[in-house]
Amino acid sequence: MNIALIVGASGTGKDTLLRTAGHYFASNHRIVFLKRYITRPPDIHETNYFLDPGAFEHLLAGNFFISHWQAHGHRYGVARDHLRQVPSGGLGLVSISRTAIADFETHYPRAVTIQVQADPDTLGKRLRVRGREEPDKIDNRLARARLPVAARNLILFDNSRPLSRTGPAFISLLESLLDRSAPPRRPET
Ligand SMILES: Nc1ncnc2c1ncn2[C@@H]1O[C@H](COP(=O)(O)OP(=O)(O)OP(=O)(O)O)[C@@H](O)[C@H]1O
Repeated sequence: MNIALIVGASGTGKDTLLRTAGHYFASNHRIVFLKRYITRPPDIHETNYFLDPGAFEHLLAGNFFISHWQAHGHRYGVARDHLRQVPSGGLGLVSISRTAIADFETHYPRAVTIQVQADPDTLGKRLRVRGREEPDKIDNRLARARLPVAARNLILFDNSRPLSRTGPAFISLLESLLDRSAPPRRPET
């Protein structure tokens, strides 16, 4: 099995691309969309596990997470056990912070990191339309979007074009990664 780590600045479209791929691969059991544990109130648009900070601490102390990080004032973690659900020859997919990449690479040296990007004008427009952050925070986000990511196997994915174009491209990328994690075929006898 292999794992694809999805990273990228806020608003570049990670959740949107994962949702699109999730619909497409819904009946493909070789691809597993890993849920994260998050200490924030549930969001109906997301399929994560939401828990209070005390419960998160408890799990952390029990070595439950393969990796954990903090973002936007909340804690995030990925369960070790969930990675074991990815079948041999399959691909696990999870959206993480760039600070967590090394944790996964330690356990999965072939892990691939997909950095989702969007050009600054497009990203600024999308963040303003989404309206989740204060306008002055948007400039910070745009600056962070240009920071380089340190990863062993890095793939840059440009999500600047409309989803009707980038969605199929993202699906093709995942299909090629799935092909690469398939066990080699036995020669016919
Ligand atoms: N290719 C696209 N074309 C048009 N709009 C898009 C595209 N991708 C994402 N969007 C829109 O951009 C906004 C941000 O996308 P999304 O929430 O998926 O980003 P994100 O990277 O997951 O952000 P965060 O890290 O803050 O959760 C959303 O309103 C989404 O609908």
